[in-house]
Amino acid sequence: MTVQQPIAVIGGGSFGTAIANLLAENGQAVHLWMRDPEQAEAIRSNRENPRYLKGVRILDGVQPTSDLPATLAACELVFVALPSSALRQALQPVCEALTGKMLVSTTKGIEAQSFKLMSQILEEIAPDARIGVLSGPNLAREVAEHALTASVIASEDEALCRKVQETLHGRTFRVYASRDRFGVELGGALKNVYAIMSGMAAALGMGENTKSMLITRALAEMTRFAVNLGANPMTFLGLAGVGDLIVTCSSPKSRNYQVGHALGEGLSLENAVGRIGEVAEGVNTIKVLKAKADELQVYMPLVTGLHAILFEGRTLEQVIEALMSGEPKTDVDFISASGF
Ligand SMILES: NC(=O)c1ccc[n+]([C@@H]2O[C@H](COP(=O)([O-])OP(=O)(O)OC[C@H]3O[C@@H](n4cnc5c(N)ncnc54)[C@H](O)[C@@H]3O)[C@@H](O)[C@H]2O)c1
Ligand SMILES: O=P(O)(O)OC[C@H](O)CO
Repeated sequence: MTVQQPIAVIGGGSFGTAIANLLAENGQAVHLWMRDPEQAEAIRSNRENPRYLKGVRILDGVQPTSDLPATLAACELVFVALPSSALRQALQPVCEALTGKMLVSTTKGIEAQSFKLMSQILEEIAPDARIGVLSGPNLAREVAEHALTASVIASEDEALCRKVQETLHGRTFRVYASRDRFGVELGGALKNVYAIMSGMAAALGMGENTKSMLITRALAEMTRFAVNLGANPMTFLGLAGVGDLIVTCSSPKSRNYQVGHALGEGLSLENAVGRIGEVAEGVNTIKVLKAKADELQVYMPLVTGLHAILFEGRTLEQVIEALMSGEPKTDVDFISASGF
């Protein structure tokens, strides 16, 4: 009889907890690592993670732990669900234990100084690991509450994709495979910025035409940027592109949308972020994205406008005026520019 190896989930926030529960539901033994031993003990006793997923029962197959070396020693497949600001800092000290592992990043952010995506950081600190990215329209609470959901595992390592599909694909969670790790990961990071804008638009009572214009032009803008970096624009028509953009830009359950909504209500950025109390990756992404767009000379009026509101003291009215009076451009320009 073969003994099944446990699977590690690194990060005890909303998404780590939701993924751990999905794996356990499929009969996998899961080690859910979090840095705080008291939180691990409380979850072990109460079978609930009240700070991040209140009311969701954590299945018996999930073993909360704060022992990272032991977790990595026991598991070959490792899902990483840390905020982008913490990933390098948390995993660099244990980089030797990552050798040969299958590391799947679920983190949707970009490193500030280097403009590296999280799987690129994993590759850097663990060059002998096998790397993948899981991304798509996956609000953690909906995943945990069994809303019918689809996601994408992206890697050039087909065996890794199959392994993730086998372990994660279930009754309410479909997992599609892609070979475009870069495009899938970039889509997940970029959409957070536009979700902040959509939250603002909702708070200001803007119309449905406006919301649709925002989402569609956001797709054009993020794809134009991605194509400039060499990504395949077709990936942006999939779950990890337009799929994730739609859910994050239209759901009040998205933390990025919530930050935008709070800003639209008149809160300062600091108070808006504080009110949410969870990770909203778009706040950091907007800074690095604006700098990179300037460096590459990519036309990104929405990013420029949001950056001006958040960090350059411009009012929303000034930015809307500038956006609406800009010269009209060609629709779907990013496809023809890419040569596809
Ligand atoms: N929540 C979602 O719906 C969702 C869905 C898909 C992807 N993601 C992505 O997953 C990543 C994590 O998001 P989340 O929603 O789970 O965040 P969260 O705010 O719910 O939880 C963050 C967790 O990380 C822990 N943490 C913070 N700093 C740490 C450090 N230095 N070392 C160890 N642990 C640390 C916190 O204690 C907490 O447990 C983000 O990049 C997010 O974009 C989230
Ligand atoms: O809550 P958000 O804004 O971090 O979005 C969560 C997921 O990325 C949606 O797919």
